[in-house]
Amino acid sequence: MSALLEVDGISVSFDGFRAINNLSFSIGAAELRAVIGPNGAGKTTFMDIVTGKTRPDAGDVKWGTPPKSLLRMNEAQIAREGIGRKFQRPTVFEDQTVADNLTMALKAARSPFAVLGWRPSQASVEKVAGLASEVGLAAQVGRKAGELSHGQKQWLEIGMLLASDPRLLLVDEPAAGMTLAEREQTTALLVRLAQTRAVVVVEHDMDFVRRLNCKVTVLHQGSVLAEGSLDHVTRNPDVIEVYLGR
Ligand SMILES: Nc1ncnc2c1ncn2[C@@H]1O[C@H](COP(=O)(O)OP(=O)(O)OP(=O)(O)O)[C@@H](O)[C@H]1O
Repeated sequence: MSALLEVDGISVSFDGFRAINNLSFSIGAAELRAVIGPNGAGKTTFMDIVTGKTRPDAGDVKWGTPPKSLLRMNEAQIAREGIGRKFQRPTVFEDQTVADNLTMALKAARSPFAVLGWRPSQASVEKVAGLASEVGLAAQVGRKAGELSHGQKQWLEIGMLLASDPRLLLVDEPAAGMTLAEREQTTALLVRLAQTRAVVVVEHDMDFVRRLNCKVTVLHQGSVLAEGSLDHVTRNPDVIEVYLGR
């Protein structure tokens, strides 16, 4: 499997504290990967580096084939390369309908320098319907986003990210605050999305990670502590000591 994203020996320090320490790992083009680890392990900082929010002191982040360095791009350029990030708290426009939110995302994806007077074409109406259905919100398109459940808002935001057809989605703790039924739907959604793109999920909820049924990377003190199936990493004595056994 050729790598879509390769993090190569990156380190970053904040006021002398090494949050990321010679971190290396790679993600395939159509892969679902869970990233776990104790608080402060560097999971958020890793996503900040990939999206260009934080610059590493050393190492490289290579993207695509032939590989380009993401470190030479700013945040907007990285987003245009096809890297989308879903933060933990949903940020949808609560007073707008699901369809409006998706339409705005589609418009922003086509023209980041928003065009006044833009009118939705038949193709974009169909695309919005397709996005809503992809994230399980086909029956909710006319509802205001503010009326949706927490889980539905998370799916809407994922749908908004999908409007720009990302090749890599970084998803931060999607299961937090969801009901069991919502978690199960979210698992199915992420698994489905990863059939055609890379999806990296940072998550603390081990039951959720188990349901993702994917390769797991365990971070600790800014480095990879273990990697493999969930059963493999959860048998690792180091992982038990620093993360599971607490
Ligand atoms: N901007 C910053 N300035 C100073 N220290 C920072 C900064 N960002 C992160 N850190 C420190 O770097 C370490 C790694 O933080 P990070 O947020 O990446 O961990 P995490 O694995 O995402 O943790 P959590 O599971 O709690 O979200 C922590 O010790 C954190 O306090």
